[in-house]
Amino acid sequence: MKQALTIAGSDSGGGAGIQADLKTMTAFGVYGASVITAITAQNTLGVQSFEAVSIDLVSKQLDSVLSDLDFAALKTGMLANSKIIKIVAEKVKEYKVNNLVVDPVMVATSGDILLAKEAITIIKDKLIPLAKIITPNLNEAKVLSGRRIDEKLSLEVLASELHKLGCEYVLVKGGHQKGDIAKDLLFDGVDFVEYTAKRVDTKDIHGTGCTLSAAIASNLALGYDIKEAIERSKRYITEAIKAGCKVGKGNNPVNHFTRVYSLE
Ligand SMILES: Nc1ncnc2c1ncn2[C@@H]1O[C@H](COP(=O)(O)OP(=O)(O)OP(=O)(O)O)[C@@H](O)[C@H]1O
Ligand SMILES: Cc1ncc(CO)c(N)n1
Repeated sequence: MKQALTIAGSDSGGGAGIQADLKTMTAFGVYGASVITAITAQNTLGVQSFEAVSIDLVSKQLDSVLSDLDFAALKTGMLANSKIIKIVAEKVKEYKVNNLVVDPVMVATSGDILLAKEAITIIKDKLIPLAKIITPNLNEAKVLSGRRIDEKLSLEVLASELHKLGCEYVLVKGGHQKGDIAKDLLFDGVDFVEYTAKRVDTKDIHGTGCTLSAAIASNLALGYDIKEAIERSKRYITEAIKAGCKVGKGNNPVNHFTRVYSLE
C-alpha cells in the first residue's frame, strides 16, 4: 500500500487539518500517517483556542514515522511557529523525503490566525525551497510575496513571484475569488496550466485547502505526475464541496467520502 504523511494541526471539529488529510488519503486508498504540530479547539464556527505541540515531541513524532514507514509523499499544513518549521525542514532533508507538498496555512477560513507572523520568513527560506509544490490561497500568496492583502494581483503575477522562492511548482488557488469559476493556476517556471471547475454556491468550504493539498500528496504517492495529480485532486475537491457535510451550525466541512464501500 502506498503511504503518505501529513504534518499538520488537529481540528477538533473534524473538517480541516489532520482529520481532513487522513480522510482524503483514505478516500484515495493511500495509507496515511500523521505528525501533529498543534491542537486546535475548533468547530464549524471558528477556532476557539490552540496550542502548539513542543518541538521535542514534534521532532520525536517525525523520527518515529520517518525511520519506520516508507512515504511516497508528504504534506505540511498548519505548522504554527518558526521552530516547528525549522525541525520539519531538517527532518525532510535528513530522511530525503520526495514529493513534499507545502500548504502554507496561515489563517483559517473563519479568519483565525494559525501561523505566528515571524514564521513567514522561515517558511519562505527553509521549507518552500524543499517543496515539489506549494499550494497557497490568494491571501497566502500575497503575504509570501510581500504584497498587501488589498492589492489587486493576478494569479499569474503571484505564481511567478512565488516560483522564485525555489520550489518546483506553485499552485495558486483562486477559491476565494469572485465569479462562476473556481480557478487554480499552476506554474513551473515556464508554463502556466489552469485548473477550473464551476463554483459551487455554498458557504460550506471548511477544510477545502487541506483537502486539496492532501489529495495532491495522495495522488503523487500513487505515482501520478504533478499535472495528473492536480487534475484528480481538483475533481475530488469539487465533488466533496458539492456533497458537503451538514454537521454543525457554522461553515460546514466538505464530504470526503462521496464514494464509500458498503457492506451490503
Ligand atoms: N465554492 C467553491 N466551488 C468550487 N470550488 C471551490 C470553491 N471554493 C473553493 N474551491 C476550490 O477548493 C480548493 C481550495 O481552495 P481555497 O482557495 O478554498 O483554499 P484555502 O483558502 O487554502 O482553503 P481553507 O479555507 O481550507 O484554508 C481550490 O481548488 C478552489 O478552487
Ligand atoms: C488545524 C487546521 N489546519 C488548517 C486549517 C485551514 O483551514 C484549519 N482551519 N485548521
